[in-house]
Amino acid sequence: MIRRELTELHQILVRAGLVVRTAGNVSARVGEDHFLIKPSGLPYDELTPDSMVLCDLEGKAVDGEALKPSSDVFAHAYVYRHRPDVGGVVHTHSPYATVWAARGEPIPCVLTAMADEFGGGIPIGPFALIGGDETLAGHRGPAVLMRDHGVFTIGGTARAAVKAAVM
Ligand SMILES: O=C(CO)[C@@H](O)[C@@H](O)COP(=O)(O)O
Repeated sequence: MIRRELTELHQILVRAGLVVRTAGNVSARVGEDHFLIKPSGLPYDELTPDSMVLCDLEGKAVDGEALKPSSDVFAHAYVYRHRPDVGGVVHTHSPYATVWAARGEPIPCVLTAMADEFGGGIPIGPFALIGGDETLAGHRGPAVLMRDHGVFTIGGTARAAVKAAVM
């Protein structure tokens, strides 16, 4: 069930114009010690429930997984280790939000929809190389910009995190 839902959630990012080719990814917590995430390098139109990769909270694929987890797996794992309340993490290259990330500026809360969804503006964290997690440290809101890169959102479920990414 969760594999199917995670596959469908990835298609929502495509329909919303937030990702292209293989960029971006969605993950969902599974039990206390694992999460499922998009495989690395697989285009969205080739994603299937079975292609989702089961990982431990260090971001390591469990034995027997055929595909490599997304290159952002360590950022997702960081969130799941530090935020037991989080059930889903999303990373996108939203064209609009990524402009702010490229400018190194937070997105001010200038729309009621932002106040509703995010409770305020969207902060920006430092650039982190793949595997780094500095950007996400210390943020409590549902969304954060990674400078010069893109967007990360979180939610109690993967569906909630995707909603934050779309909003
Ligand atoms: O933004 C990045 C890398 O900078 C990733 O989201 C993107 O390349 C997707 O990589 P994966 O195919 O998930 O390994």
